[in-house]
Amino acid sequence: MTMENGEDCCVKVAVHIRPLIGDERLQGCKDCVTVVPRKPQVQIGTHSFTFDHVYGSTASPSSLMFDECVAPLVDGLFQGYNATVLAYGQTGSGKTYTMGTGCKDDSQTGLIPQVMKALFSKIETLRNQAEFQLHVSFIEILKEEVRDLLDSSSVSKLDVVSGQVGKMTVPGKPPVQIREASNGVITLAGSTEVSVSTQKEMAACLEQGSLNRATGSTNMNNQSSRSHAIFTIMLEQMRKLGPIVGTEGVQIEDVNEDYLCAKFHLVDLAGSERAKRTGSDGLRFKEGVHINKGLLALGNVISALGDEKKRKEGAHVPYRDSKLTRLLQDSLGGNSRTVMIACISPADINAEETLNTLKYANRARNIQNKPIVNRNPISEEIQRMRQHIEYLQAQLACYRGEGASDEIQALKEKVSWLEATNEDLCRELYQYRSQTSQNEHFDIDSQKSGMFFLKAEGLKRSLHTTEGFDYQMTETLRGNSREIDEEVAKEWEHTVLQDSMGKELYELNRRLEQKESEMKTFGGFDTLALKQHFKKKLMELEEEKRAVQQERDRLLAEVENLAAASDGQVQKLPDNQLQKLKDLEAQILDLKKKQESQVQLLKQKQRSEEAAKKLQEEIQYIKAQKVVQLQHKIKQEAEQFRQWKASREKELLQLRKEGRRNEYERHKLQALNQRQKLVLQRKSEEAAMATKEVERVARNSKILSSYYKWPFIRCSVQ
Ligand SMILES: Nc1ncnc2c1ncn2[C@@H]1O[C@H](COP(=O)(O)OP(=O)(O)OP(=O)(O)O)[C@@H](O)[C@H]1O
Repeated sequence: MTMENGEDCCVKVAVHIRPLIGDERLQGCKDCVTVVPRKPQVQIGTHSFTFDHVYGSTASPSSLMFDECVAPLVDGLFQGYNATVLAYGQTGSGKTYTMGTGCKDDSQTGLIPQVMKALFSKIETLRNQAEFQLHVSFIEILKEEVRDLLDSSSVSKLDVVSGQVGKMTVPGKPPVQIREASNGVITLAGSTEVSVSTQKEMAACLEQGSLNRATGSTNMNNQSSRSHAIFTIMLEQMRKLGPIVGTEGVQIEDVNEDYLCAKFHLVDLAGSERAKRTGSDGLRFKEGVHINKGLLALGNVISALGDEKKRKEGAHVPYRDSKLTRLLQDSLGGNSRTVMIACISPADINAEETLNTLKYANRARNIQNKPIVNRNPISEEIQRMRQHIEYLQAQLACYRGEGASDEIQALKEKVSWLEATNEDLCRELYQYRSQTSQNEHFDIDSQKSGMFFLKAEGLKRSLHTTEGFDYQMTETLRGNSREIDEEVAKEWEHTVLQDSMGKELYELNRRLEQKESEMKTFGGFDTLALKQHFKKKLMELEEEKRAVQQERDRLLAEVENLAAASDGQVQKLPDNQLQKLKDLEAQILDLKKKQESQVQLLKQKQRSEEAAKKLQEEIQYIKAQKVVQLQHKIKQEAEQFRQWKASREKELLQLRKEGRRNEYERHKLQALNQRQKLVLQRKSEEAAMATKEVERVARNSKILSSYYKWPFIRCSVQ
């Protein structure tokens, strides 16, 4: 079973306030719960709570509870959504009464019997559209044990002293197990699922289970439910869908069934109780402990799910803490639309428990469920495909429909406008291309010229930088610079020439096109056919003229014969004959004129042909002579320039090479010069030193010679 995503929806909570019952009245209890008029708001003491609905007491009548809270869930079942109704409250607060799980006659007013009624009436109305299958199961959780209430063999009544009634499991029958399927769906293994086809059969199951349910008398309720009871209705439906019909009216799908299945849990919880108040002991006390444990676990699950902060943090939800919470896993925070009915007693004696119930229920309002449609995977795929086909069909209809005709018309107009624009542009492009191809050589050569010019400029600059090395080099460069100036002039000349020739070529092409279009006007007529037509016409006229002339000749001959036969008869020639003669003369004249005009036309045609021929020749001449010649000239000029440019480039390269060699030589000479200078300096220094030495020696020898001359003086001095 696969599911499709549904929307998040909160658990809905309704409060059902029962009236004060016999015992409470006897005890003189007062009403401690107030309902805010026309609002789903309950006040108890200083506390105020708002719920989705409030029934009973001074609030809405309880009879509305089914229509407002449960009927939408029944409808949802038919759409494949799971549902849960949960009755919660302290013991004796009216849960069993509300749900209708008791086996008394008045329980027929409870929610479960109403669900059954609504279910079967809906099935009846949908019988033609789908096939339905219903199953029910009824279990109770008693002292943390799941018991099958529809299997009478598994439960047997156990009479207990003091009139209390209980049940025990028959040994040998395995207990019902709670299982979680791989897709997270909670199922009960080993529970009886009874197939029912009528409301009566279903009601019998409810009654049988209710009788089997563990009940006992306590101080607070003489028929207190000692277990949590879950009555489950499983609805399976095989919907018959209309065949999918294609746009051409052809049926395109045979498989037209949709399989949906949904569960409806109707839960009557055991009431929370205080041992002191219920006065339970022994077995009842143990039951009470388990009941409270289960309800505590349920409270914890509700707290975890109802606390937004915890939910956002992804806090653990303790579903596994009890069998009850495990079984209600889908109903609380899972795949189900859930309604909780908080049953409360208005008696002031129960005020504390009532307050607790309201707090508990208030928390449950924050639980968010994610109900989803439960569908068979094949059905789901088919459903998806159906939706897709429907969507495509709608789109197709939209394109074909009148609604879109304006849009289509506008689009058609736009397309034709675009096509016309495209044609114009193509024509323009063709013209430009033909011009460009003629000017291509010119452009390329211009570009080349530009490049050469830049190259020459660069070389010129690099050669200028070498200026100042030595005179000889400078002179060479001056010479080169002059040559480069000449080169630039030559390039300029070439550019101007190419430009003028390009213009001339363009002009010629333009004229050519003009002539060709003129030719087209001549060529528009089918000259041969026209000529033949005229010839034929002329021949016809000739034929007619000949016939008329013959007729005239015949008449004239007749006249002559008559004249010859009897003299003076000519005057007496009948008027009609004379008239006929005159008509024939006029006809001949007319034909002659027509013939002449035809001849004129033929001549004119001949002239036109000659003019066209001349034009054609002119075009041929322009094409053959001028255009081709000019193109050839442009090519030739470009080639000459290229060759000249190449030779100049070669020369420049040679010059650059020479320049480099000269520079190298200059550097070599400079280095030699430097070395020689150094040697000279060293030699000069050596010579100076030698001179000084000679002088010093000479001075010493002078002093010595005077010393030997005056020895006395020298001794007295010592
Ligand atoms: N709306 C009501 N109108 C009249 N009487 C009611 C109403 N609700 C409950 N009662 C009566 O109150 C008594 C207790 O009701 P009920 O057994 O449904 O309580 P409970 O919540 O199921 O109790 P427990 O948890 O002990 O099973 C019953 O006698 C029932 O007839």
